[in-house]
Amino acid sequence: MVSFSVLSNYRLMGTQNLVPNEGFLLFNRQKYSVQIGKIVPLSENTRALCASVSLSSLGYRCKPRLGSQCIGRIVSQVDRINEKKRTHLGIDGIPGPKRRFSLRVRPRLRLLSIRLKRVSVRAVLEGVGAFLRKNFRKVTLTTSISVALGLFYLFLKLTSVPNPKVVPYSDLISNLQSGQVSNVLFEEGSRRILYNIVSQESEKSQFTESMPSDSNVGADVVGSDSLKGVNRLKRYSRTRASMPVWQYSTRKIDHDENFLLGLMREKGTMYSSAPQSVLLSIRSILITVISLWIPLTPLMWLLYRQISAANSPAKKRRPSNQKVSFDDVEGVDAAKVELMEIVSCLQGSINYSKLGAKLPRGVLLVGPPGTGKTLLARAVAGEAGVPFFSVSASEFVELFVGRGAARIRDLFSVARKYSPSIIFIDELDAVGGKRGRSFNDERDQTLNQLLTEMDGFESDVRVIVIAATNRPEALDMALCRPGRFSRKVFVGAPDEDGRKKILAVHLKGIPLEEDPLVISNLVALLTPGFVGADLANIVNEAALLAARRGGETVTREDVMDAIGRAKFGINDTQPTQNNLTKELGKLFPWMPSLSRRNDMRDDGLMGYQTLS
Ligand SMILES: Nc1ncnc2c1ncn2[C@@H]1O[C@H](COP(=O)(O)OP(=O)(O)OP(=O)(O)O)[C@@H](O)[C@H]1O
Repeated sequence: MVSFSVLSNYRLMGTQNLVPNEGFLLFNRQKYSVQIGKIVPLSENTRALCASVSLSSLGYRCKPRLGSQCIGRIVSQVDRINEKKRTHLGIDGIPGPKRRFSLRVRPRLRLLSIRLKRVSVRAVLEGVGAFLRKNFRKVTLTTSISVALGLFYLFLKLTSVPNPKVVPYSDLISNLQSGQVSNVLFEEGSRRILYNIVSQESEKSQFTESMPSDSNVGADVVGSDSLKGVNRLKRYSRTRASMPVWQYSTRKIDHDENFLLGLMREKGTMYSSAPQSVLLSIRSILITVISLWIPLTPLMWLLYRQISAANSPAKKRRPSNQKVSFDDVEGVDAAKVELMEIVSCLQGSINYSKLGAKLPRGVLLVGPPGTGKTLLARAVAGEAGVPFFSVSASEFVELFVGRGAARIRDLFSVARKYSPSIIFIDELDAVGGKRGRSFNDERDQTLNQLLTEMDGFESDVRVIVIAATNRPEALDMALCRPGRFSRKVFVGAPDEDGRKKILAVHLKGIPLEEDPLVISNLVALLTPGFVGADLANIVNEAALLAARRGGETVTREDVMDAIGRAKFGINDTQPTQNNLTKELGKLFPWMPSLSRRNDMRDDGLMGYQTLS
């Protein structure tokens, strides 16, 4: 008997299926198979997979029991030991021979040289050029930010002076009292007091005295001892640069000025006041500005995105390439005929200009929700083969005054660019409502812009605006006048024949158990008042129910269930006696015994109590 174990990185669920010491995994009534990590129902596909990956093909001796099948990696203990030996992992903790670790540099280098040979400098340069052209704005922005930061850093470096040592105020007083302070400076506009002590001053003066004057230095350089002179000059300038102008700094204490001044006068200390140096002031202003900008930048960026035209539809909008034809829209024949005429005009098959006619600028689709208005508009675009810009009017409702109008302007300018084209505005009432009814200035401005844009088409610009609304009565009169949405097309709920046709469209891709014609006739009969969206939903629900059942085809029962769900909603709760009693309890709260007594009765009848 060969014993098997499952590798530790495989987690098994349902271990009752695992027979210990038997050597292989057994499957419960052939219902489950083991896959890596889980037990799954044995579908047809899995069966095929099991058959193809048998244990014997993995090289292990295993006798499947009762036709059970397994996949996944199952390793025999014996083979595992051999494997361990082979892979030098050792048995029972005894280390095997060490595997030589190598970077394998040579093959890598060879590969690199082969790849480098393939690379041509010209191609790389072209690639870089294309990248720069494509990302010109980004590259410019990044470069200018980097340059600005670099310049700022340089400025900080150049203007930096060695800082004086910060000492407590008491040090200044004690130094003054001991007569060590040579001179004091009060910085204007700040609380800083800078001072030097006598030893420092004397050192500096000694050093300066030891240095040749400018003219002497020149003479030295010109003379024979020039090298020496240059070195001394260098040393002098280096020492001066590192030497702080002021040796100590401290902060002024309030209300102690009189004492401080008195002490300085008494000791004969030199004191003065001076404004902060210009460079230092600029430096501190820049540091403040930058430290403020760092947290503000993300906020400003968000604001910029909201306000700027970078977020406008014109930049983002691309014509939709979704192909819908008039064959996909059924049950709205009158609307289809009207719109087909527009398609013919756009395609140029009707020469309307010959008779002095103009292309209608706007078509308003009016009708209840879900009757296929959007679908019709898409079909117009699909049939005409022109770019289709679909927007929802609510996209124009903006927080900032003027933004909605800007979006309308952008949309129309892009549509003109792609002319002949179609703009579809869904739920037009969101922006096309009557003006002056509220104080919403932004909405009025947006509508005004829409009116202007629709007026502004020249006759040779073939852009048609199709709009849809469920509430035509809410629209502003100016929108519906001839020249704008002059053509109104009513898209109503389909009749029985229409419903059959719509169902036929949606049942096309569904595997039905019965003849689709029979099903569509049945559903159409049972769904008076249903619109296209409802019928599409019924078909989808039926398919989902069939999938839930695990069926291969959609049956009549699935369709009937789906109709029930569409008509009455999903409701599992049956009116049981308990529920009824609870409801009665709610209705008659003054009868507390009612529910208890009713609960106790087991004849299935409701027991009512009278007040008497
Ligand atoms: N006449 C129809 N023929 C075929 N399918 C339809 C029809 N009407 C509606 N449908 C289906 O219903 C879905 C929704 O329809 P659509 O969005 O066109 O309705 P709508 O009238 O624009 O609704 P709303 O007014 O709420 O925007 C469509 O994608 C389509 O699947």
